[in-house]
Amino acid sequence: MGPDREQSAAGRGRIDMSLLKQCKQRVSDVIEHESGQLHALSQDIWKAPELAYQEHAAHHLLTSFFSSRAWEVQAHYHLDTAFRAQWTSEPSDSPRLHVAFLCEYDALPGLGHACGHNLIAEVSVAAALGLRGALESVHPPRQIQITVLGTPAEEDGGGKVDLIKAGAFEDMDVVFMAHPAQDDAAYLPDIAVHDVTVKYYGKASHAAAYPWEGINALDAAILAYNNISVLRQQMQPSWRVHGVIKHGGVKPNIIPSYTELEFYLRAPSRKDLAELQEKASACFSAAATATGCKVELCSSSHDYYNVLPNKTLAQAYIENGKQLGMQFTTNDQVLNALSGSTDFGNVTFEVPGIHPYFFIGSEALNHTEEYTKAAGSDEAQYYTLRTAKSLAMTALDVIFNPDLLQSIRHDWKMMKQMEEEMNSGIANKARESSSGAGCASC
Ligand SMILES: NCCCC[C@H](NC(=O)CCCN)C(=O)O
Repeated sequence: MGPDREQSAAGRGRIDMSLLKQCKQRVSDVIEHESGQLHALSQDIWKAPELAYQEHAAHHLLTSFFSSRAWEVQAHYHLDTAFRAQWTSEPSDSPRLHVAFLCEYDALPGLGHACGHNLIAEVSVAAALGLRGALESVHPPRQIQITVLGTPAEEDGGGKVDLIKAGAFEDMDVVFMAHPAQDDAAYLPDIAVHDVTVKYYGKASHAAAYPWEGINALDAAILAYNNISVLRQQMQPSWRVHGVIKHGGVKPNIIPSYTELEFYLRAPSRKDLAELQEKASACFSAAATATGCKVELCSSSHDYYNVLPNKTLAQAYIENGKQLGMQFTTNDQVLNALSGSTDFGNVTFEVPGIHPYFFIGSEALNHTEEYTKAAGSDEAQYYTLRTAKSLAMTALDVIFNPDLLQSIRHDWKMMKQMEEEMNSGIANKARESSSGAGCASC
């Protein structure tokens, strides 16, 4: 057997290596050919940043882009600013394989596209165009469905969780997306997160004339913040808690009768997150007891789960990326550092997927003004399109090599089983510690 026709490991089928190579080249050619349009699309999203669930302009731009290229588009797909664009190759005897590329396009308050979600959208659009172009140029070994799923509200809310609940991922085999960062890495740990809004209710009074008549809700907020800071000393190094005061009172001479804080609690597993939630709740309640305030804890409706790694998909992505000149970081500090949280974590509990990180030509850090600038720079384009090519080429590997798909599914089942064993029994505990639920105002 020549190098152009390799038998797959289990011997079930042959991979036509020269056809696969030809398809990968076609991916690159199509993406290069579309580079001007792709850049314009991501610039348009970048110039008009929109917050979670309000991404109307981005939704319009993306759905129009796909409609004009003869994709089957479902606008407002379960959510006002979600969409689904689909293309399916010719029917064949073998069962259909469904791959999906996920777009994000929400921005951050006050900072614009400081997390580069305009580039996430561009990567997935480019990868989908490249893959379709490649598959249209050959007879793929089986029928392929490509879906581009527009998933709103990653920075706040969790549009992917809404879409999971609506069944959007049910018929997918493998999902792909990539996130801008400072390095190329096939996997960086994204951890589970729980959002909680803490409300303290006190009693207003003249702060000079009869302060003893008041109940100070700002004192409760400050104590809560400090209780959490003290807790932080004894927390696991991989846990994170951070918060802001959203309402701190209105005037120095009025004892604040109402304050509100928002905290993110994070841990590498849902089991740890439940433990952290219990400890944080105790901090919030203690501040109420000390000040005589009433407290209300309002949990957001969607926790994000940790992202499950898939080593087979990661390896395939690395091999393609290296061919394209990516230099994957080998720095353990980067590889083991926590990179935040994403609702893609929940997706990895539904279907195998990959969420690699990519360099965009800048040392700037996410969630800063400098990163906003970098995400809109011309320089980011080369890296963004290279990432798209690597994702589409990885999808081609999955399509052409049935053993790879088996191995991806095996990895996924093993990871999921491990997680489910670890997390068993936490459901009730977590529910109890977010017992602020029942706050009618949230
Ligand atoms: N409900 C809290 C959501 C926070 C999401 C946000 N995501 C990102 O920054 C994307 C980067 C993922 N590594 C976060 O603060 O982590």
